[in-house]
Amino acid sequence: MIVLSGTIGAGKTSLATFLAEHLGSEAYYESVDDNPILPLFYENPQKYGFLLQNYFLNKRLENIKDAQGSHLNVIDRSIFEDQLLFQLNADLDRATQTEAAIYSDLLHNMMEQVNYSANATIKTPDLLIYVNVSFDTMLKRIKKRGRSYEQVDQDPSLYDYYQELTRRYVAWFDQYDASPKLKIDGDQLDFVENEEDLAVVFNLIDQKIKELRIEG
Ligand SMILES: Nc1ncnc2c1ncn2[C@@H]1O[C@H](COP(=O)(O)OP(=O)(O)OP(=O)(O)O)[C@@H](O)[C@H]1O
Repeated sequence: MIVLSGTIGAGKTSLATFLAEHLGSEAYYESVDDNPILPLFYENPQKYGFLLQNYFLNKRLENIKDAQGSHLNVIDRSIFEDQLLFQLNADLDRATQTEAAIYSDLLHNMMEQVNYSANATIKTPDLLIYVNVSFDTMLKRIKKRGRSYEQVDQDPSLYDYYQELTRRYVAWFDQYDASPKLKIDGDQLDFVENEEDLAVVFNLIDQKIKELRIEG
């Protein structure tokens, strides 16, 4: 199981599709556009933050269970990042610390269950790929993609939220040790718009897969 990670607009969903096709495996997605809670959360994070986390937790567990069939299956976002996002929300008073603590306990409890389940042939990810983009790139992508509820023009407080999120991602990736990991420079390598860049990214990932002897 290969899991992608990275901030909003890093290109995880596109990379999941390209990579699964390249590897001849399956991609598993978090569906953003039909998420009924996301627009409500952006409108009122205090009210909907905890519900949103539970929604994502459920979806990510579903993805993990589905993707466990092959070491080369790709999930478009790791479950580990949700805690980073929710803790940030709690630290910015967009959720309470109690909610963050309950969520964290639930996540760990569920992950233990995933690890100990007799059906789980693949327990932890074989590889985490982190697409690192700068704050500037993130803002440009959010604007270009145009999901209304994510726009800083409509809610200027999102600027600080996004900036702090970018900062925390860097620290999060540095301390991540649940599996082998690979960092892709998403500022330099625009694998969505440029085929040569995509080839470079495939090459980096292929080398890592070979080095780790990951097989389907
Ligand atoms: N745990 C979470 N807590 C709060 N918001 C979240 C969480 N996970 C995702 N989101 C929100 O969901 C939306 C989708 O985020 P995500 O980064 O998963 O996909 P994306 O923006 O389509 O990324 P990419 O372009 O890399 O595919 C964003 O608005 C993000 O802020």
